[in-house]
Amino acid sequence: MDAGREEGLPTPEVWSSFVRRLEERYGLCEVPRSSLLGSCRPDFLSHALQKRVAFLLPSAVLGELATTHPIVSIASDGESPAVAVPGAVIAAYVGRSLQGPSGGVHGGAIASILDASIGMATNPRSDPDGYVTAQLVVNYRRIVPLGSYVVAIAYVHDREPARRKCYGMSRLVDAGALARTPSIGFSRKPLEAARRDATRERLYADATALFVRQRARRSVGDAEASSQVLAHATQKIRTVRVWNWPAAL
Ligand SMILES: CCCCCCCC(=O)SCCNC(=O)CCNC(=O)[C@H](O)C(C)(C)COP(=O)(O)OP(=O)(O)OC[C@H]1O[C@@H](n2cnc3c(N)ncnc32)[C@H](O)[C@@H]1OP(=O)(O)O
Repeated sequence: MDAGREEGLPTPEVWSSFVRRLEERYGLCEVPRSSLLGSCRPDFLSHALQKRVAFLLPSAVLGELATTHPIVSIASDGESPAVAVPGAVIAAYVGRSLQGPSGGVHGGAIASILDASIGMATNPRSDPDGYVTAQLVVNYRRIVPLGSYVVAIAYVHDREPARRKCYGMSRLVDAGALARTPSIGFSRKPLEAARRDATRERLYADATALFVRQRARRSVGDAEASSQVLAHATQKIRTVRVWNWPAAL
């Protein structure tokens, strides 16, 4: 075992297989942890989720990257038109370092994943003038066992641009079956189905959030830092697929 490697951490092969299952199911792309979002958030989420975190970004982000950075390639699945669904998915492996008093994964870690997923759905890109969390309500439905694969599926369900408000939801589900199964026997579903797939997916927690667009613009210095992060991030992106759930909100 690698020095400093957490006991029970999935091997790179297992993680890759898991991510492939996700890509197949949702038509998503994996972006390396150290890229766009991870670099923007050197915080609890980035650090605590250890090495096996895939940030799966909405197509609005990917489209922009593809335009400005030819290294990013985008391919449609050929079945449905590319739809910029205002959603986002985070896949994560939650290991022993995230143990809470319940014996399972700490609620703060769960809230962080849910928050980040809705934040990604709300912000069309990593925008220095973007939306921030004003309110987050988390319902903890089941204890998340340590060493689980989890997936947060987030989407925006309402926007009030004039009032700078944006409402989102996210569901944190067990992805263990996806991680273990060599092939998955169900096809990509509309967003509506993904919202309430309780029969197939073990729901751990869900959240609703209000995001509010910041009133004041950031300074030019911050904008420059942000673009540097973007440039750095895109160097690490290798292959990308359009996230095109066939249903728009
Ligand atoms: C791509 C990367 C995605 C990453 C996502 C990361 C998300 C995060 O973790 S952000 C970090 C945590 N959040 C923060 O630090 C935010 C701190 N808070 C703030 O900056 C401010 O309070 C802020 C911007 C939310 C609102 O302040 P302000 O601009 O003064 O808002 P204000 O004009 O009073 O209110 C605007 C509207 O929002 C409503 N509102 C504001 N805050 C709240 C709240 N907490 N609860 C309910 N409603 C609220 C107001 O009632 C008002 O509604 P309406 O227009 O209907 O009257």
